[in-house]
Amino acid sequence: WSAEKVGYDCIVIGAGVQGSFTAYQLAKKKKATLLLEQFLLPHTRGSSHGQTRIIRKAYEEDFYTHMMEECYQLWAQLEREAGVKLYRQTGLLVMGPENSQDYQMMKNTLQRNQVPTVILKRDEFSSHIPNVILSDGDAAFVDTTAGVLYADRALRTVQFQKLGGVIKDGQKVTDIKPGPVVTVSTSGGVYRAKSVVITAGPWANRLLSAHSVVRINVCYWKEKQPGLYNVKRRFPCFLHTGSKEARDHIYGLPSNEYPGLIKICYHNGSETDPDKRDRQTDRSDIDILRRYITHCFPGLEPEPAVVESCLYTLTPDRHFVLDCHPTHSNIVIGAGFSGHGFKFGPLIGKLLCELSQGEVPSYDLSPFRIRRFQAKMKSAL
Ligand SMILES: Cc1cc2nc3c(=O)[nH]c(=O)nc-3n(C[C@H](O)[C@H](O)[C@H](O)COP(=O)(O)OP(=O)(O)OC[C@H]3O[C@@H](n4cnc5c(N)ncnc54)[C@H](O)[C@@H]3O)c2cc1C
Ligand SMILES: O=C(O)[C@@H]1CCCC=N1
Repeated sequence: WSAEKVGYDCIVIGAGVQGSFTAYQLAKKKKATLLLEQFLLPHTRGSSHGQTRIIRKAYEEDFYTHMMEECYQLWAQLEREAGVKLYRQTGLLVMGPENSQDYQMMKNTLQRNQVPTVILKRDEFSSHIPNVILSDGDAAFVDTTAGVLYADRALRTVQFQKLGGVIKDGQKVTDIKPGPVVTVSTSGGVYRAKSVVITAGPWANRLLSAHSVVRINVCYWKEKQPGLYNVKRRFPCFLHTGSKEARDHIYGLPSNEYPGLIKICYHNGSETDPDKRDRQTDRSDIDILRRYITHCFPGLEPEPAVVESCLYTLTPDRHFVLDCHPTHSNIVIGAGFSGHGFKFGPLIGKLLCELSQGEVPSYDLSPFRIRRFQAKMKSAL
């Protein structure tokens, strides 16, 4: 064990997308920053691994759509700084029961905020989107600015921007002692800082019992004819807000990373412990997807060709937690990203950095207050 005498301005705990962007924003502001990660990097045990994620402005709530305006700019800025391509525009096809609340709210939010949107009439649907069946009663529109983020590449890029911060991986944080100077103990050392940001993903549920962690079976499905749903043939990302087969959303990304395979997933899973996820063998989500694909995607084999796994950390209302600890204001928490946080990474990093430095955050963070679950806060700190 080494007790480092040198203090940091800020220690960030957890090098997933949110912690990595927080450390990046802090280092950009010339703050002495330490990013601690329990596993050796890169790893596939949390929520941020995998080749791709969807980026979109289509949300039911205005506040997410507003935040996405800046997110697109920040992603583009990182692409320029690092000279790498992180985003590919594909559009997002949104399908759902025409009169349902989810579908209408998403469509209205986009229109209210003047986001470029194309409404697809039923009789022209198959000429725009071949090889997909629009179910009876469903309607469709396209959020044209949406697309794919290259997730693994993005994480590598943000972690290895040479900004002067320190990353220590393979060091699990075992204790946090609050105070004007916070002391953080890990399996490899003891570190001190003026503030700490906790971005521990699924492991944050040890602090916030209102969260639940679910395992997502990330399924890839084989095209009957190679290329039918390929990104090069301009097949879009899609989101089905309420199919006959499922209570929760079903979503997909065009075939790209694995030749001939398209990623289609169910936006929920079975509850698990992040350290025991491999023991979770429930495949009821895959049964839902099989039925859905048989009905809506006639060009796919209705049996997954590849199944990977990833974790969601769900809050009861599916909104994030971005706040200071209720009793220790120099400890900041970014958690509960509920399966939709990747696209916000650069902005979450900026906001958590602002909170850690005692600055007024650049957005209204009231939807993300930790106190909305106060009755269920664990007293781990
Ligand atoms: C299958 C799947 C599909 C998704 N699709 C999309 C999408 O299309 N679009 C989108 O925007 N979002 C999507 N998401 C959501 C998005 O990926 C997550 O919201 C995001 O990755 C959460 O990042 P995080 O940094 O909070 O968590 P994580 O990536 O889990 O990072 C937390 C890190 O903290 C570390 N850690 C925990 N405890 C400790 C400790 N004690 N000491 C040291 N380190 C510790 C962990 O090892 C981990 O590396 C998807 C998620 C999944 C799983
Ligand atoms: O965040 C996203 O865009 C995806 C798709 C919808 C469900 C969750 N993640």
